[in-house]
Amino acid sequence: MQRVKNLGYDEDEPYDDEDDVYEEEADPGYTAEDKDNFAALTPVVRAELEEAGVQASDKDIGDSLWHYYWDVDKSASYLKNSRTPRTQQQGAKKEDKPKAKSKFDEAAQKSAEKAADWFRDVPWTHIPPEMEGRIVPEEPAMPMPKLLGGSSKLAKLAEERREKAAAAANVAQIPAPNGVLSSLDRLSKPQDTKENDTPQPKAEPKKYPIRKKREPTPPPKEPTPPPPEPEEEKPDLRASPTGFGRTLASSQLSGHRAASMTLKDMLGSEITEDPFKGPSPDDTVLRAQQHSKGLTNTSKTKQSSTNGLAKKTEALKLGENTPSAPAQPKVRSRGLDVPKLWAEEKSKRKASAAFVVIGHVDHGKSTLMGRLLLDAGAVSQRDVDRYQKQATELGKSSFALAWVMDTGTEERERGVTVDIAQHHFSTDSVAFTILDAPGHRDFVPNMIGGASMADLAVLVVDANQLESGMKGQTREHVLLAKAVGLKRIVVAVNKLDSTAPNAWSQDMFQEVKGNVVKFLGESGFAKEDVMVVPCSGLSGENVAKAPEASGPAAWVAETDLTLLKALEQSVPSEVSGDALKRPLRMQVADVFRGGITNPLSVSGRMTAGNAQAADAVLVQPSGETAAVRGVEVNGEPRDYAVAGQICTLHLTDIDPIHIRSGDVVCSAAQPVSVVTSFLAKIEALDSLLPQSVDVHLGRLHVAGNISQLVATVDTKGETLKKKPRMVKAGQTALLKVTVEDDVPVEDGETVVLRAQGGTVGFGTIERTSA
Ligand SMILES: Nc1nc2c(ncn2[C@@H]2O[C@H](COP(=O)(O)OP(=O)(O)OP(=O)(O)O)[C@@H](O)[C@H]2O)c(=O)[nH]1
Repeated sequence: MQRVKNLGYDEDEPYDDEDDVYEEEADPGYTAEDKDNFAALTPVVRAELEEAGVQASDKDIGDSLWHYYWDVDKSASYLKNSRTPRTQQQGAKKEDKPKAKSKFDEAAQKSAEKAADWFRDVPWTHIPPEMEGRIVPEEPAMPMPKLLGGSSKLAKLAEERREKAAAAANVAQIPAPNGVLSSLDRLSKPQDTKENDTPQPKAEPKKYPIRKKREPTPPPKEPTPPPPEPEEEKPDLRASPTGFGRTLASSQLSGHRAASMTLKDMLGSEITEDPFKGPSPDDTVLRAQQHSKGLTNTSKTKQSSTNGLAKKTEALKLGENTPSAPAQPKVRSRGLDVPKLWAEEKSKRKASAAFVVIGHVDHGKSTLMGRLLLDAGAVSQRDVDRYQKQATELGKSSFALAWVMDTGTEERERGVTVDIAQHHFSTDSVAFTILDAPGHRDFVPNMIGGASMADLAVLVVDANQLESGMKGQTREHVLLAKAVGLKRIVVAVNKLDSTAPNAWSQDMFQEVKGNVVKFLGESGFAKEDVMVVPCSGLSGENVAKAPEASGPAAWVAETDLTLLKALEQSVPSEVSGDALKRPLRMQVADVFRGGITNPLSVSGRMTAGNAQAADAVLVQPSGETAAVRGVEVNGEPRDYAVAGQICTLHLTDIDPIHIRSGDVVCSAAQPVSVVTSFLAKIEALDSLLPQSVDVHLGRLHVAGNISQLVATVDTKGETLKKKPRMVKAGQTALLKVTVEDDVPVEDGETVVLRAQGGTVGFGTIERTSA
């Protein structure tokens, strides 16, 4: 019988815990080599043990050597440790001489010292011995293997040793007795070897055996599963798939298709033919239209449309800023002759006018307009009561009427108008649009935008605060109203209910009236274009209704018109029919997005031309085309809008990013020019040099420069001095103005120049090709 010691093992080989249960081995089968090793190494280990004062039998030494693969040091260390009590070991450690220690011991001690040094600052390691805890292992029920490292790997190795020995030795197997031997017995040398037998030492000890890797054990075969029990056949209770389900489940890639659901399946048997076969209803209509025009031949139609496009393209060749061909609108055109219709309907319609409300901050503009709307029936008393309640909660009860106009949260919280508010109301004879401008100087640009859309201005003056107003925005607004081309002005001398010492002081009214009229005359307003009325927006006297005959304002009814009457009498005449025939021009005051029926709308005053649904338009300076979906005037849908009206155009076929307030919606065929400089005739309100200015073109304002002082001119436009070094306040001059952005402008448009928060000049554009 032979054992094969030179076995390697695969350290990574997985195996079950069951392998730890050693089977009884009848004959360990030491080879002659093993026996030589036992004989040679046992005395060496014994000598080491004796030096340390430790007794061990030959069997124990042999077991240890066998276990540690003939490693003398490890075997000796194991035996020393296993036979020395703990306290004795500790004491012995101190007495041990370095030469008596094995390398294994030295390494262990070094690492222990290192660890002790590492944790020397840790207080909980300095525990007095009497307080130290001890872990006392319980005695196992079964005798445990005496060797260190009784791992499952070792058990595996032992098993393989046995198997290999059995196969290689080709000797008769001794049948293993029933039962399980202890692992120590299994690993021990043959039973016939007597304990304490000392093998004959050899002169030269043999080299330690070398471990060899063995081939990995093939994985155990999976047990063949037993054939499955025949299942009891159950009836299929599932419904068969619908046609729609088959359509969803079928795939063209799968090679076979289930019967697909067709439109006929979905809609029923009434559809007998492919509904998409033949011309669409639109095609039919188009063909009928072509037929009526004698264009039944398809090639002719194509030729015709191509010619039309070519003509349109030709018409658009107007210069560098010529835009691309307009997008074809999807809305149907009614093809209205708007100028003709406008002229025909003149007798049926009311006059209309838009007025801008201007004046110094807090002089009562919004309150006055709220009162006007209330008394004209455009706002209900219920709404005003609601505003009153809300304003009172905010501690601003006196602003309730102003809230009719000031709808923004910021405006209501601050009690200051920020942007132009637009409202409509009608009297029996006139449809009015109110453009309530902010009075605060910070919002003058918005005031200019509002004023540029108006037909006339309403100047609101606090009778008690004329002086402060003349120093502030009363003066500037009047000048700006003039600058943007307004000719008519109605002055509302307001807050007469609070004059001191007596309310409704007629003298005070006359004084204020005199001063304002004088100033307006100086500002260029003709006397006949100026009307002055006394009123109180807060109490409502003489706004839409004449004051009571018995009160302190009784004198008003005898001498003056109500504000509403004055407005009706100030409505300018309609724009001429010619203006309607000119190319479309409408500066965008506001852009509205996100409506369900009309996702994109723009509002503003149409200054030239007309617009109806399906018109192709162009937006400058972006140069993007759009189509008109619909038109609104005074908040009501209309078939068309004309020059002079403040209207809303609902647009389509354009990305909203191409439209901003200040842009111009214009004729696609004759678009407005886009420039970065122009020549302007400017009336100087302050000294002008080549300098930075804010350039206001209606609702549009951009940064710019007075780049050249071309000449000073007289009232007739004759040159007084070329290239002056400076233009003095009050002088008129031709100036070259450059702007930092492309601006859509035309000759004759009004321009306002501002610098450092004040208006420094205003005038008109003389030439856009400066
Ligand atoms: N006594 C009196 N107070 C008034 C009258 N009109 C307005 N007020 C008060 O004046 C304050 C300012 O009124 P607003 O209507 O907001 O003035 P505004 O000119 O529109 O102000 P901004 O739009 O910010 O320029 C409020 O407290 C009003 O109640 C009036 O006729 N009589």
